[in-house]
Amino acid sequence: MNTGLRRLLAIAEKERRTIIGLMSGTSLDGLDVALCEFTGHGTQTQMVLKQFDTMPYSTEFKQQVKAIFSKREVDLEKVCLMNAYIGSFHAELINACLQKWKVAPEEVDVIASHGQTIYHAPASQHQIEGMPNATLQIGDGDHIAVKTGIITLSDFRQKHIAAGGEGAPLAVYGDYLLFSEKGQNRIMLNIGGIANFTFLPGDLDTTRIFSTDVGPGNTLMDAYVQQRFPGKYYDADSEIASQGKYDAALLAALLDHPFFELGFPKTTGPELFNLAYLEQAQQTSNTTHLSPEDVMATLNRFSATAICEAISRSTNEEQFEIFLSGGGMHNPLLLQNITQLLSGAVIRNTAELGVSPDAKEAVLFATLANECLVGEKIDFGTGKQSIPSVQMGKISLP
Ligand SMILES: Nc1ncnc2c1ncn2[C@@H]1O[C@H](COP(=O)(O)OP(=O)(O)OP(=O)(O)O)[C@@H](O)[C@H]1O
Ligand SMILES: CC(=O)N[C@H]1[C@@H]2OC[C@@H](O2)[C@@H](O)[C@@H]1O[C@H](C)C(=O)O
Repeated sequence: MNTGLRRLLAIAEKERRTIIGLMSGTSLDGLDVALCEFTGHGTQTQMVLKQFDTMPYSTEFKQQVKAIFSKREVDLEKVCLMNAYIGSFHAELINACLQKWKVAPEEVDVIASHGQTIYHAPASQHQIEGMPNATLQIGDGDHIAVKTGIITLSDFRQKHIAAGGEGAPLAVYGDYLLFSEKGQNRIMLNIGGIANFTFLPGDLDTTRIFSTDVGPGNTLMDAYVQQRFPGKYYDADSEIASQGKYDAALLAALLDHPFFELGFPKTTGPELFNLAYLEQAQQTSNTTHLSPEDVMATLNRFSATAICEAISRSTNEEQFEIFLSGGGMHNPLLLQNITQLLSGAVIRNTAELGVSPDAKEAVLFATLANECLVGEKIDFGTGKQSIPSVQMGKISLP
């Protein structure tokens, strides 16, 4: 038998598996690298986060990705080059983490790589008749496997689409396996570039679980800061937005889009929520004169409002607790807006559940890899197209 396959089978039979989860999100801040140890699978999964680092991207790398990111027309040669380049580059960053953590590659069973999303096109967004839901993540897993010497699982989203989903949010699988708690309704709210949440009912009825994107988290705020405040990449500690006041007319125009009328679940990305979206809202609401600080305050309120309306709509007045994750939880004004709009809600973060909120998405991909290797298909109930019963990930042998 192929020795790589033999190794894979041995890993699947181990009692304890060491898996590195990787996430490179839409904010392009860096590569999240989580070293996780798993025992069990499915609802018996036990995960301990051993190490976590975000390896920051250089400005030059961000520019290279941005050139082919969330645009309908790009240079296809650049896409081709970046697919291989990102794979190799991520491998270098993993090797650097392993050195820093003093962990030998042989101690790691597999790597679980999300790759870099460069385009997300659910049918509800592209509206091209006869064309399916589609999404594209690049940074090929073969490059990671060969350059680290570690078996790599990657490209998790395609199976989800093949089985009827939109390729996202995949958080629901990890949220259910790691954070479901009998007797407590939980909302796992991740505020990354895009905000999404999973509802985990306290009665553990899997047919009631769902997960959806709700709209922008940081993506529009980041894009505006980068355009108007050269040298800044995001509104650190809401310094800019706190100096302004939100504008009701612009807020209403931002919220006036069919995306917000769509039922749950739904997915989106910077393909929709970008500077052109903001400019159009400013035109229709006659607010092009607003100061950048007021625009930032309004964008902050916009993200909070979209998040809170989606949560309120989906919880039917049930009691629930919110567990935050993602970079947006470090934005004080955003949290203040959310707390105000969801008055009375208990807001915590996933550190209280044993997973650093910055690491949660990288841990998710490690969890998906663990399921792919040893799990059964998790069944969320029949007819649930948005959470198909699948195991995800393609396997690259070094
Ligand atoms: N101190 C801070 N103050 C304000 N905002 C912050 C702070 N720290 C992080 N952020 C925001 O968090 C963003 C990064 O979040 P995160 O890493 O969760 O996004 P992502 O994983 O790339 O996105 P996605 O989950 O949509 O793919 C930054 O771009 C910034 O907008
Ligand atoms: C296509 C894509 O990369 N989507 C991301 C993005 O970032 C947040 C939100 O939009 C989410 O739906 C998804 O990532 C997380 C990890 C998910 O699939 O749950």
